Amino acid sequence: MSLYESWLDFREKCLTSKRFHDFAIRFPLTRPVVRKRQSELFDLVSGFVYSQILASCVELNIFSHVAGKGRTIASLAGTLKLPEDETRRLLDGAVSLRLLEKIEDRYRLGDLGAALSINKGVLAMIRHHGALYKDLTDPVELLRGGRRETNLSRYWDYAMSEDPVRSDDADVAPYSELMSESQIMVAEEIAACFHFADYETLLDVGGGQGTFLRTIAPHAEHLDLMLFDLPAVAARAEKQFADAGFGDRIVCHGGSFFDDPLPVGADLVSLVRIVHDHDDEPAQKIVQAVYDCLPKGGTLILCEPMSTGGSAHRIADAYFNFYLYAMGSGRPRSPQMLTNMLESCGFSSVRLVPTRAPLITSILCAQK
Ligand SMILES: CC(C)=CCC/C(C)=C/CC/C(C)=C/C=C/C(C)=C/C=C/C=C(C)/C=C/C=C(C)/C=C/C=C(C)/C=C/CC(C)(C)O
Ligand SMILES: C[S@@+](CC[C@H](N)C(=O)[O-])C[C@H]1O[C@@H](n2cnc3c(N)ncnc32)[C@H](O)[C@@H]1O
Repeated sequence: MSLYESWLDFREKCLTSKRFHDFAIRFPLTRPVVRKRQSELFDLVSGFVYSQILASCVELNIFSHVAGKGRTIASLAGTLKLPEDETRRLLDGAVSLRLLEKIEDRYRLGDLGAALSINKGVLAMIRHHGALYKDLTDPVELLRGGRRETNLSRYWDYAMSEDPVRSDDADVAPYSELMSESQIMVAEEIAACFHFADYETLLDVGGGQGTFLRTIAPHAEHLDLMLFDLPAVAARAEKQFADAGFGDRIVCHGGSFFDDPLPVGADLVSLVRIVHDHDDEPAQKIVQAVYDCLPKGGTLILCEPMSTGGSAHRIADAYFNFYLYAMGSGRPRSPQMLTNMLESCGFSSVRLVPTRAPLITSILCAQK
């Protein structure tokens, strides 16, 4: 047995021994560690309750109501149309989670609530979590039952249908709007971390309503921009570009990345939150289609939350693992899994571009 394995055995023996627990909470030097572990474990135990307090604050628009000078219980209870005692329970819960702060008799934005209150993408995701949490009501049953129809799969069933290119605007609108709202923070992260200066034309594959390209456009005024998505989604993007005054700078193409060749002419292609939506075989097909449309020397940037360890570990391995399973398709992948996928299509020089917030996105860059 290696020294490391002996250490693992010893650690597990201690951590599963009631006598060790009794000692560690009594001994002043280990007591702070025990308290920290208690608190971390309690966060896992009560995470659902925390999420529901958060969801209530978002649904009741509490962050807007208290912004500025804060509000008293009596005044908020009137606005929320809730009895005072129930209002106090919710607000005190939110204070304990640092969503709010209580200064004398007024509830104000807490540090986490303040950061959240300006992030429309995360607010939209919190509202959307109602559908995810319904699917996760019985998680073991979900895992045992295999892939099946769920609230989330119904939400984006247009993309999973037999013939997704036939979807119309009503089919694609709710999902495209949600993606657009949550894409702003992703697009800003990519704009800040990737250098677009060396490229002439960027094609965003699965570009949705075009939020990524609209965000990039002012950062890279020299770039010609192209978008590819299902016809009904590309039509929405085209309208949004025209409304934003970018109509002559961006060309939109409708089609399916599984059945239609991607438009040629770009020396840089982006796949933003696309590959993790798909199981290995279709994901490989998409990457291959990108390889085929690029000229020799062309570049792909693949941007999505990845399983990289560190601070982004939980968003990939806990959150997206379950989100995508409930959605019925796809998985989060590590940079190594994605590198293998890219290299097996012919891409080379695959490298991770450091991002400021890996929780929002990682970026893999590859050369044809
Ligand atoms: C001011 C003083 C005195 C001191 C300051 C100290 C200081 C520097 C404080 C920092 C304050 C600050 C700037 C905080 C900023 C916080 C931020 C930016 C927080 C951001 C949080 C982002 C979160 C929680 C993101 C969540 C994202 C989610 C849930 C995304 C879900 C996406 C989904 C489901 C996408 C689905 C797409 C599909 C279908 C899988 O393809
Ligand atoms: C998760 S969204 C990502 C959108 C955007 N890149 C973002 O980050 O917000 C997936 C996108 O892929 C598009 N899509 C799904 N199936 C497609 C297909 N077969 N061909 C082309 N686009 C497709 C969807 O319409 C949607 O816009």
